[in-house]
Amino acid sequence: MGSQDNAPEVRLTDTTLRDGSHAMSHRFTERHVRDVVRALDDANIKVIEVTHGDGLGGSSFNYGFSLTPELDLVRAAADEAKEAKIAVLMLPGLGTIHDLSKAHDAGASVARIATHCTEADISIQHFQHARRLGMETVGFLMLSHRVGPGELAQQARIMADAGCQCVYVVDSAGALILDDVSERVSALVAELGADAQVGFHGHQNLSFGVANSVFAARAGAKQIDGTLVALGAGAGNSPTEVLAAAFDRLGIRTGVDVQGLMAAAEDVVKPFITRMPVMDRASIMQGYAGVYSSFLIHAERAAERYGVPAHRILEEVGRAGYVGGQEDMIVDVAVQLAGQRPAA
Ligand SMILES: CC[C@H](O)CC(=O)C(=O)O
Ligand SMILES: [Mn+2]
Repeated sequence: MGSQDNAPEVRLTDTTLRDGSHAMSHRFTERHVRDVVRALDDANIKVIEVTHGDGLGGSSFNYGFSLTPELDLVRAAADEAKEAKIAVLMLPGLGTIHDLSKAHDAGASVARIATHCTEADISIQHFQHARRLGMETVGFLMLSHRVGPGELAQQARIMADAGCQCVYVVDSAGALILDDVSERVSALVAELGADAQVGFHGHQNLSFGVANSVFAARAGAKQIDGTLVALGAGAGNSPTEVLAAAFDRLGIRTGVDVQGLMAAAEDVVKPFITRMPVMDRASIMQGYAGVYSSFLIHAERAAERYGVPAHRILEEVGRAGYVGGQEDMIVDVAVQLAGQRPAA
């Protein structure tokens, strides 16, 4: 984008109502959704993601049941938004193309399809379907720290060829640090050229969410995610209100109302948070050992049940290299650490 015009250089997407669902144990109500969407929309955020924390179809015994059916939340968000587009996230296998169609009928116009960073090929029919529905498409390459820039770029190419319009480097573990981000974003920008944009989604486990987002923007990322008050999995996400303020100070145009976002964080989201995301021993370990942020709550539950510390469980989970979808292995690790069963 030329520096002459006033169009935003970077589009901020807010995912408080999706990634924040983890920290809220999936207890969002229509009231929460309407209040947050109104505040974000008024502050000129153009894309707002609303889904169960694990995406469409995530409400289940394995991932935790939603208090409110997610399509009701999507419908409420679409009804409340005046300008912003409503996005939904989906992991192929957890959700299906039929869930995408239903979300589209409920008012969602952006489909964000997430796969492990080496599994982009399972997203092809979902991008094709979303494009047929006329939805904007975004691809999430999760746990992007697990592969180098070249391999990640090849995976991004698979998504772009399937109809994905922006591929995200997703730092699901909050494990990437500064140049790790620039190198990955630059590799995707070089590979995709004009075929698709590049995005970045950060977590705060090692406290680099905002700094990494700056590095991503400088390397050419055009879409950046955040959540108000950092509400999200692990130690939380890059806080949208801080991204907005920091980008403004750095002269990176986002087109959002910085003060409006600060007010939304303080007055709308903070009052309903039941569990504030923190950098504690367990979540820092997630960044340090490269563990999926959404595993935190599962590890804490297993810690309580089997009497072993959550950070130790997560350290072993990191060593074993488990990925999203392998939540059951957290219990397995806890059982082994508790000495109830010898390691295989
Ligand atoms: C359930 C999908 C996943 O949590 C996406 C995401 O936000 C991440 O990997 O950080
Ligand atoms: Mn996330």
